[in-house]
Amino acid sequence: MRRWSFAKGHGTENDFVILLDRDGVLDLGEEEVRFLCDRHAGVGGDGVLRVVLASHVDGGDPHTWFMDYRNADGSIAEMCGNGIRVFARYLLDEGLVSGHELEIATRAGIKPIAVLPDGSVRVGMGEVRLTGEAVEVTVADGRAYDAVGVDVGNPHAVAFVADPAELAALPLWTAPSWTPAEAFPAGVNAEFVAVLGERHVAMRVYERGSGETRSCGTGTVAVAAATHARLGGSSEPAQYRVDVPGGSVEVELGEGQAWLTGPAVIVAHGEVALPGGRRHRTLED
Ligand SMILES: N[C@@H](CCC[C@H](N)C(=O)O)C(=O)O
Repeated sequence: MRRWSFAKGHGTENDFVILLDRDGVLDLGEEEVRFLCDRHAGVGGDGVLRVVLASHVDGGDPHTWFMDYRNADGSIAEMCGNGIRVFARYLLDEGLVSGHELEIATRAGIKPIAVLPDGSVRVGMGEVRLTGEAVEVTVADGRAYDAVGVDVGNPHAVAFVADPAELAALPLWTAPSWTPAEAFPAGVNAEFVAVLGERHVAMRVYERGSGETRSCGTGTVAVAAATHARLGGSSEPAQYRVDVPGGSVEVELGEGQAWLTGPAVIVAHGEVALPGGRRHRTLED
């Protein structure tokens, strides 16, 4: 039986199964990820974070950790804004890094991280780009919303609703569809936003590969950028509070760089028997 140690953590209740695979010997396929994320037959999570040295993934720096993020359906995503904060918290708790400032490699580039005195984690998310694409997103009951495309390393479509009541009532039990289909050839994370006040919004999300989640860090950054543009915000740095079903985060929009700050906690450690007939290399191979 193939046993592997895991930890479980979350950021604003966007939850992850964390696997330490320092030397890149774990052959993690869709079957394993689906099992790990299964809330009834597995550990349960919105995604998996494999913790591996960058040198074993892309010939990167042997002293930098790489966040190998997988959605619950086993698909690979470029970036995860809540996951990277949890990843940083895990590295610190396990003594895999020292100090309160570090860099983490992702498929969307290297991200600077600072762990703040109150325990929250601040991440440099890089450039946020409004794609200018006019998209229509349709939810389960047939209601269609105009949306704007936003690139945060991964793809987002942000749609505004009239008020918090409409946001709460949105049927997000199945994936929204979008037109034109070519706007997001690799799929999209769909965020719905209600403006609550000045630089304060509430959001719900249907994540590509994971379904509706309690939070999406890259989604909150996309939402802050889209709201700022919609309200005619200046190019001066601006700070937004984004409320999600699982809590609140803060997004700072600066020139060419956005920062995301929010909680990150590890809640459990354990051992799991991985399914399937896949072969896991050992260090002796
Ligand atoms: N929950 C994440 C985003 C995870 C990836 C996303 N589902 C995708 O496929 O792009 C976040 O906190 O950013």
